Amino acid sequence: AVFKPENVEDFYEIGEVLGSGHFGQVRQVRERTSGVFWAGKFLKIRKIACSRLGVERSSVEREVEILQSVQHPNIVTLKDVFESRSEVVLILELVSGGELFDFIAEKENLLESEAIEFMKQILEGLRFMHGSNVAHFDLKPENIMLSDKVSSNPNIKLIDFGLAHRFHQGEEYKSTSGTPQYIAPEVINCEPLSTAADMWSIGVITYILLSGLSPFQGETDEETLRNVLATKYEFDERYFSMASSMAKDFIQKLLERNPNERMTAEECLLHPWIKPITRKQAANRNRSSINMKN
Ligand SMILES: Cc1ccnnc1
Repeated sequence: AVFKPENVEDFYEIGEVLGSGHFGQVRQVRERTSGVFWAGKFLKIRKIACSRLGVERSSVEREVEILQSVQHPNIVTLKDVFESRSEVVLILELVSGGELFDFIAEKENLLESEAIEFMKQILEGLRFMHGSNVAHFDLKPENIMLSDKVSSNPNIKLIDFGLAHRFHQGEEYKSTSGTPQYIAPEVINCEPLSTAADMWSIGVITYILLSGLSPFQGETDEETLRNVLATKYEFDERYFSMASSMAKDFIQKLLERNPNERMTAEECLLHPWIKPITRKQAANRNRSSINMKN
């Protein structure tokens, strides 16, 4: 694929840095014709094969192809792609509400029903993505953003499809990248992967959302990976006393070692924690608010 060879600055004014990572940096950009703000993801293209800096052009092409094919209200949209000699610039929808976890950290107490509203949107995005045989493979709090902070019911946007993969019929895929705290056991064991690896990450994210604790985190990455492989975690009463039993059941059905045992996004949306069966269950859930001070 060839991206636009024009100079991105002929079309966009480059603004402040919004975020940066192994890939390069994301800056706010302003479209010259319309004055509309977007997010420019500036990716340094690797010149030397195994250089640690920058990204492989092939992985940028994959990220672009995937973003162009999954369009959903809870997934960041891609508007344009420019490339120069050493850089590719993705022009993405600007998601300016910050990361989900910063938003929650700022609030005093968070009702379980609010946590559910966020989780529902994340699951809707995942259900769509997985339905198109695309797995994200890097789901973590930094990659779950809010469209804006001010509205009472902000929209969730999944971002950063740099490690995402589209599965083709009968094809095996293995990868060892991801973030230790959130990666599934099968990723660590270099076993064939599936969209179920994303559902493990959702289990970890839900655990953190309700308690503020990271279930497998150890002193070092090695210890974290050992804890993940042992699938060793518990619901410490000091942090989970307020969480409903449905919430714990939801997490348990995601932190399943066997990927085939794990709930899919579809099944999560039908789980009683997310979709209350009775009004009593809904009442019971709201009574338990979660202390996010810890
Ligand atoms: C960090 C970021 C990424 C994509 N869109 N807006 C902001």
